[in-house]
Amino acid sequence: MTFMTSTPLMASPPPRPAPRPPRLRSGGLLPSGRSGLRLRRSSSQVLLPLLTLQACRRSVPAPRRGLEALSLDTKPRAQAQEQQLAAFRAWLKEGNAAVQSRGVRLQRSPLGGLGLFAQKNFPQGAVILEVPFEKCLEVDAHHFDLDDATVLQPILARAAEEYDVDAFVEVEAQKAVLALCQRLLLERQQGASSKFAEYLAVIPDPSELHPLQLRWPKRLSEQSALLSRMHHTVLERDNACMEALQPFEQVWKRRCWALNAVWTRAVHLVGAEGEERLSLVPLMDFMNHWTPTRSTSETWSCFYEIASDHLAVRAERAISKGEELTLLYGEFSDAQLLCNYGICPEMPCRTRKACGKMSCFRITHSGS
Ligand SMILES: C[S@@+](CC[C@H](N)C(=O)[O-])C[C@H]1O[C@@H](n2cnc3c(N)ncnc32)[C@H](O)[C@@H]1O
Repeated sequence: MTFMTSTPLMASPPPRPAPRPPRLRSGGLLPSGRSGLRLRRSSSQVLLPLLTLQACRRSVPAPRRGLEALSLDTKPRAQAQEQQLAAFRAWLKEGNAAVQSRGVRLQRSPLGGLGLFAQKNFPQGAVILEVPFEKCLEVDAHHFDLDDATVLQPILARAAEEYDVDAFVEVEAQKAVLALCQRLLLERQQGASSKFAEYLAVIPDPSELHPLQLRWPKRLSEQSALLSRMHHTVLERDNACMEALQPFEQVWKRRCWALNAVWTRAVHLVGAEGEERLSLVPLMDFMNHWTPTRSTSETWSCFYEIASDHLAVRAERAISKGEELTLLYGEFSDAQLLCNYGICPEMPCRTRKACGKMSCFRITHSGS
């Protein structure tokens, strides 16, 4: 997640409103790599058991009714098919661990892909979503057993030397990313019999601008030596991850899908006792990053917090009907947003395609 404009977008974050409600502590937002991991402790002591390869290989039950049509082979590039979205909505409500959502709608976002929108007004502090951990795809973020901790270490160390950012430095976080990718790939390999099939079917491929997806226009990488190095490091990091994932999935495109999903959608959660997990939280992971613009002083609209058995999304401020629900993924520079999330905040042509025009990529070095 890295990219930028000529002024640091998050240099002076808007004042945070609202005292938070007492029961839960707030979380920042967190998709993607280590830099997004801004989880807060909560009262939760519940950690899912460490997921191992064996544990993930459940016996394969018969496909559930209505799932035959789901295709996990080809992911929709920009937006899930309507049929898949309908199945996903039904899945969210299924079983004892149903997702509680009050007045939100998943629809196409002007920011790109899908986003969550308010269907009614929400007062500040209102609970908007509650996603039970049972509905989440998670791994323990601390103690999982991956033999090769050495693969990423040199890359991370070099990145730490070159950039004053923490996005690449935590090997433990990287290990958890790979563990969650494995989990995702194993679920996907189960096809329609996976408990998460409807969810997997709506997780998109990397966006047009994501480094995994795109050969950057030469002029873009040449524009800034720092950006170029950052891009290079992200590619190196991701290539190492892709290699580490090869034993679990031979198809490059699927590994790429899983890696992008985890980097850009997973949240790192820290419980009350310091226990950590990396989690893909369905529905919440459709919330887009709030990107400051020069035309509005509006802040992001939501934050999340951990309860004992679910993750809750609350209104950071009053939200109007029709507004897109947004999170602050982190106080990232444009360069970080671009390299890590494929988000280019300043893109006047709004095509979301890498046209390569300098006006579309006013990248700067400043972080925030
Ligand atoms: C957690 S997902 C959000 C949901 C996503 N839009 C979708 O359709 O699945 C994060 C990804 O959404 C896109 N995204 C999030 N915030 C964005 C923004 N402010 N502008 C453009 N794209 C954004 C980027 O592709 C990013 O990697």
